[in-house]
Amino acid sequence: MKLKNPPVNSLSLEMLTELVINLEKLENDKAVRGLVLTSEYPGIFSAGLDLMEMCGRNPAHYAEYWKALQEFWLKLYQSSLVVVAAINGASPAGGCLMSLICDYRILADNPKYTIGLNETLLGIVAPFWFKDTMVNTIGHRASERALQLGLLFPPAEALQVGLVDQVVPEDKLQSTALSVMAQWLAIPDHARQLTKTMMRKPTVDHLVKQRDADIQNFVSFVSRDSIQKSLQMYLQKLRQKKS
Ligand SMILES: CC/C=C\C/C=C\C/C=C\C/C=C/C(=O)SCCNC(=O)CCNC(=O)[C@H](O)C(C)(C)COP(=O)(O)OP(=O)(O)OC[C@H]1O[C@@H](n2cnc3c(N)ncnc32)[C@H](O)[C@@H]1OP(=O)(O)O
Repeated sequence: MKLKNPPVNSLSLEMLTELVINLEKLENDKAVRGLVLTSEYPGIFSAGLDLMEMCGRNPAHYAEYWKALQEFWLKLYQSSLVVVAAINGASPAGGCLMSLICDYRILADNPKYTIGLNETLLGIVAPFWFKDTMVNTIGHRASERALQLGLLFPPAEALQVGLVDQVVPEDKLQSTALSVMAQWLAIPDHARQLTKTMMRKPTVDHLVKQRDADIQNFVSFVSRDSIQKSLQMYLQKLRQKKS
C-alpha cells in the first residue's frame, strides 16, 4: 500500500478514512495475507497528523478527527495481516506512530530520514496510546527520554534504540521488505495472529476503555489558545523554512 497524500502524506481526516476502508478491503480478501506500507514519495514517509485538521477548527471537527485517528490506530494495530513498514522518508510524530503499529520496520539509510515522536517540539503532548505504542517497542527509559526531548532519530540511532528493526540502503528497501514478508508468511497465520492479539491486547484495551475521555481530552487540549498559538507558530516556521 503506497501512501499518497501530497505534498507530505499528512494524515488528514480523508486520508485516515481511506486508509481504514482500504485496510478493511484487504483484510476481507482471502487472497491477501500481508501488506507492505510505504510512501509514493521517496523522501517523505509521512509528516504525521495533519496540522491543518488541528488548527482553527471547531470542537466537533477536532472530535471527529481524533475519533478517525483512534479508528485507524485500532484497525492497523490489530490487523490480522502481516504489516511491514518500508520507511522511505522522514517519519515524524504520527508518521512514526504509523510505523510503530506495523509488525516490522525497515528504514532506508539516509540521514534525512529521521523518525520519532517529536510532539514536545511543537509544544504538544503525545497521547498515552502513542506513548504506550512506543514503550512496547523500545522500552520505558528510552521512551521517556525520546518523548520528553521530542527526539527525531537518524537511521543508525533509530536502529540502535530499537525504533526500527533494520536499516538498509535505499535501493534495497523494497526487496528487503519482500524477503521479510516471506519470512513472516512462513508462519501459520492462526498461530501468528493469536500471538499478535495476545501481545497487543492490553494496549488496545487501554485505549478502548478510555476512548471517549481521550477524545474529550484532545478536544479541550487542542482548543486552548496557548496550544493553537504553538501550532500556528510551528506551521509558520515550516512555511518560512522555504524562504
Ligand atoms: C494531555 C494530552 C491530551 C491530549 C493529546 C493532545 C494533543 C496531542 C495531539 C497530537 C499529537 C500530534 C501528532 C502529530 O503527528 S503532529 C504533526 C507533527 N509533524 C511534524 O512535526 C512534521 C512537520 N513537517 C516537517 O517536518 C516537514 O514538512 C517534512 C520533513 C515532513 C518534509 O519536509 P519538506 O521540506 O519536504 O516539506 P515542507 O516544505 O516542510 O512541507 C511542505 C508543505 O507541507 C506542509 N506540512 C508539513 N507537515 C505538515 C503537517 N504535519 N500537517 C500539515 N501540513 C504540513 C508545510 O507547511 C508545507 O506547506 P506549504 O508551505 O503550504 O507548501
